[in-house]
Amino acid sequence: MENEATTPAPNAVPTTGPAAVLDLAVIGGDGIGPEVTAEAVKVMRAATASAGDAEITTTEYSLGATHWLETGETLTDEVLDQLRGHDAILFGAVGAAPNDTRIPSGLIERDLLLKLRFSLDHGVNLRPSKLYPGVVSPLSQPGDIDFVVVREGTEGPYVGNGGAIRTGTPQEIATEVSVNTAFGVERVVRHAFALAAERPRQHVTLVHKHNVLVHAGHLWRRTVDTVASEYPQVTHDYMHVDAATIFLTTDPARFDVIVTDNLFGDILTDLAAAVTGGIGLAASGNVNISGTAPSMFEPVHGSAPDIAGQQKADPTAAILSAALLLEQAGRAEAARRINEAVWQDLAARATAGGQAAPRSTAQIGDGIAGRL
Ligand SMILES: NC(=O)C1=CN([C@@H]2O[C@H](COP(=O)(O)OP(=O)(O)OC[C@H]3O[C@@H](n4cnc5c(N)ncnc54)[C@H](O)[C@@H]3O)[C@@H](O)[C@H]2O)C=CC1
Ligand SMILES: CC(C)CC(=O)C(=O)O
Ligand SMILES: [Mg+2]
Repeated sequence: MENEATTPAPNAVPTTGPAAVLDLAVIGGDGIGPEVTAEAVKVMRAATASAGDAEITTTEYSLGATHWLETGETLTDEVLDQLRGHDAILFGAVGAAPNDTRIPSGLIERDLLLKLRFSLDHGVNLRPSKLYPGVVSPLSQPGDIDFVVVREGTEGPYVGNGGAIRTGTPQEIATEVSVNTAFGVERVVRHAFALAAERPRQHVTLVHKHNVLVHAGHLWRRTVDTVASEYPQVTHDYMHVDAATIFLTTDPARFDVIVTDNLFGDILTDLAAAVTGGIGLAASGNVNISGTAPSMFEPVHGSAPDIAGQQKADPTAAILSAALLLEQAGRAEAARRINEAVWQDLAARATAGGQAAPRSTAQIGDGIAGRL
């Protein structure tokens, strides 16, 4: 059943709805990526059955550093076209260990992950940060942390606009230009305000560094001012990114919706994960808001080579990303059930405290799936 064409909710993307088969691409990737996506798929299937939704089909794609070592390919046009045909993509993580000299630094991240985000027009990168009941924050008085970072996903210094001259000499000059378009900035700022309008506190904070990065910073500020005038009920303020790192560690509960560029959003969301119980809990969605290509959902973390292959990774971030996927795909009830099961699992962890034996990645997935 197709969704009716109404004004889309801020998180909404065109969807097939719960009554249609949901056709997913799964890119496990490298390191802990395949370990955590396996649990996310397991939990999605359990939630689908529990909510009485139509089935989920999955197609696994072998991509990442290991795939590149085997084939010399990062992401071919053919595979990209196949990915376009799915309803959504569940992504694990890619990238080699920093000391793996067989793989050029950044090759997989740029030619695979960023190529996916750019080619599939993932202009809005949603990264919710919430301190779930029972989860221990490293902050002594964390307060009620519940904010969303709305990160621009296709621009900034991640576009690969740069180069180096006199490489390897003392006169070397390297550039990495941050590209900010009125189109890209406006769409993510609009999304942030629309999202804030639906949240209880209705507040947007623009985070940038306009005191130094004046050209991009002024575009972001002007855009926020313009869009804000259309949302009189939503308050807004501005914070330099360096100050934002202070407040994210001293008073993170003050934030509601943060809108920011690609680089600042990347850095701030690892910090946000750390103050809300760890990177193993932080979910994200790379959203194509126009519905012209599938959105992609992934944990905020990377491939964690230090714990890969040991079943030590917490799959909760991937599982919460799967819940975001289902929500975006119009399967709100299944998503709600996953979130509820995760909250119960986190609360049980808190109750057990240090008494419980450490669980493997699969055991955490089983535990969450078992609550559905
Ligand atoms: N979206 C992606 O695919 C991303 C890929 N990367 C790539 O991943 C590789 C490793 O990057 P790092 O900077 O080390 O960041 P990372 O996020 O992979 O790991 C940082 C630390 O967090 C821990 N960690 C991460 N996820 C965890 C989980 N689910 N459960 C428990 N502990 C977890 C790791 O063990 C490590 O100690 C690099 O090649 C990097 O480029 C990094 C970030 C995002
Ligand atoms: C590895 C980068 C391309 C991405 C990243 O760290 C992120 O999106 O959080
Ligand atoms: Mg990151």
